[in-house]
Amino acid sequence: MQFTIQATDPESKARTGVLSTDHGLIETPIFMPVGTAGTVKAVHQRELVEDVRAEIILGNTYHLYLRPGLSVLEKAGGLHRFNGWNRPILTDSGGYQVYSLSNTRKIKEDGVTFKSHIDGSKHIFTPEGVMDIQRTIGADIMMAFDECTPYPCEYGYARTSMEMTHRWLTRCIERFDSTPAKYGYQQTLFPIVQGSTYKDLRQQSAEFVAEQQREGNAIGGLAVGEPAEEMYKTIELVNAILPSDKPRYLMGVGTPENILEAIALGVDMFDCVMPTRNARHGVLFTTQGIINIKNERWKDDFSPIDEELGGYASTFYSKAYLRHLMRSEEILGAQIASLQNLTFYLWLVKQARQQIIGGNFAKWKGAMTKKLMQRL
Ligand SMILES: O=c1[nH]cnc2cc3nc(NCc4cccs4)[nH]c3cc12
Repeated sequence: MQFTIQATDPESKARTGVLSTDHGLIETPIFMPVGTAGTVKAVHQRELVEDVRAEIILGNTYHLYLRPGLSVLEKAGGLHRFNGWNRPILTDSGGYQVYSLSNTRKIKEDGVTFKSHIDGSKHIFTPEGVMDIQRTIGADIMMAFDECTPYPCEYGYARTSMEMTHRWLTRCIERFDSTPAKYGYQQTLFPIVQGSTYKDLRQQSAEFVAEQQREGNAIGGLAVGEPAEEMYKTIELVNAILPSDKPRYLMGVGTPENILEAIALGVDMFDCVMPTRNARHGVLFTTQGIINIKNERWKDDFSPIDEELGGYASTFYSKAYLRHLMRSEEILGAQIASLQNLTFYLWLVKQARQQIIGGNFAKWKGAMTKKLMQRL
C-alpha cells in the first residue's frame, strides 16, 4: 500500500495525500462512513458512491464475526463480494466493540472472552484470532487487536493496559506476516497507539508503534469521554513521534470541529458513528450549522435541507418534509438524514483538502468551525 503526500499547509501540520490500495485510491484527509454490520445503516451502495462520494468504508470485526459469520463471508469471497462495495474497506479489530457492547467481557493475557450481545453465546478474541477473522472479511486495512483504555483511569491501569496492547500487537504482526490474503488482493495491518492521556505513556506507545514500521498508524484510546483539549494535546504529542510519511488514523473521531482540529494536527483518516447515529435521531450537520429537524421551528420551512451542500437528498427534499418523516418515524426519514450527514462529512474533508492545497487551511478552519458548529 502506497501513501504519497501532495500538499502541506504552511501554518499547521495539515497535509493532503493519496493512499493507494488494491481496491482503489483514497484522497486524504478522508472520512470513513461506519458500516458496522457490512452496511452503512440506511444508505444504498449507489448513494455512497454517487451522493456521499465515500472512498472507503469501515466494517466492524465483532459484528461481522457474530453475524453473518465467517462461513458466509468466506463462501461469498469476502465482504467486498458480499455487500457489493468494490472500493477500500477498513475493519476495526473488535476490541473496542467488545469493550463497548458486551458487558460480560474478561480481559486476559491470551485475549478477551465475551458473550455475544445477540444470543449470549461465549466467544474469545485473541490477537491471532482477529487477524484470521480480518483475513476472512478481506478488509484492505486491518486493525491490530488492542485494548481501548477506558477514560478516566489510574496511571497504573493505563500503563498495564498499554503494555498488554503492545504484547498483543507483536502477536498480531507475527500472525499477519505469516498468513496470506485469501482473495487475491493485498491487505495491510495498522497498529494502534494507546496510553490514555498520560504524556509519558503516549510517548512510549507512539515510539513502540513507530518502531514496527507498518504502512499506516492509528491513534486509539481517544473519543472516549476525555475533554477535547486533552484529545488535541495527545494527538499533537503522538503525531510528533509517528512517521510523517505514513497515514495517521484517529479512531472514532468525531464532530466537524474535532476533525478540522485533528487535520491541523496532522491526522489523515477519520471514522465516527456520529453522522449516521445523529441522523437517526434527527440531528443534521449542514453547511449552515447544526439542525435538530424535529424542532417545531422547521414545521413549515419548505426550503431544501441544505441547498449549499448540493447532495441529492439535501436539495430534493425540504426541511418541513424531513421533519414530518422523522416525527412519523418513517424509514425514509432515516435514509434522507443519513445521506445528508454523510454527504456533509465527506464535503467537509474535501473542503479541508482544497484549503490545504490552496495554502490557507489554518485561516479557513477557524471561521468554518464557528459556522458549522452553530445550532440553528
Ligand atoms: O482505541 C481504540 N481502538 C480500537 N477502536 C476504537 C474505536 C473508537 N471509537 C471511539 N469513539 C467513538 C465514539 C463513540 C461515541 C461517539 S464517537 N474511540 C475509539 C477508540 C478505539
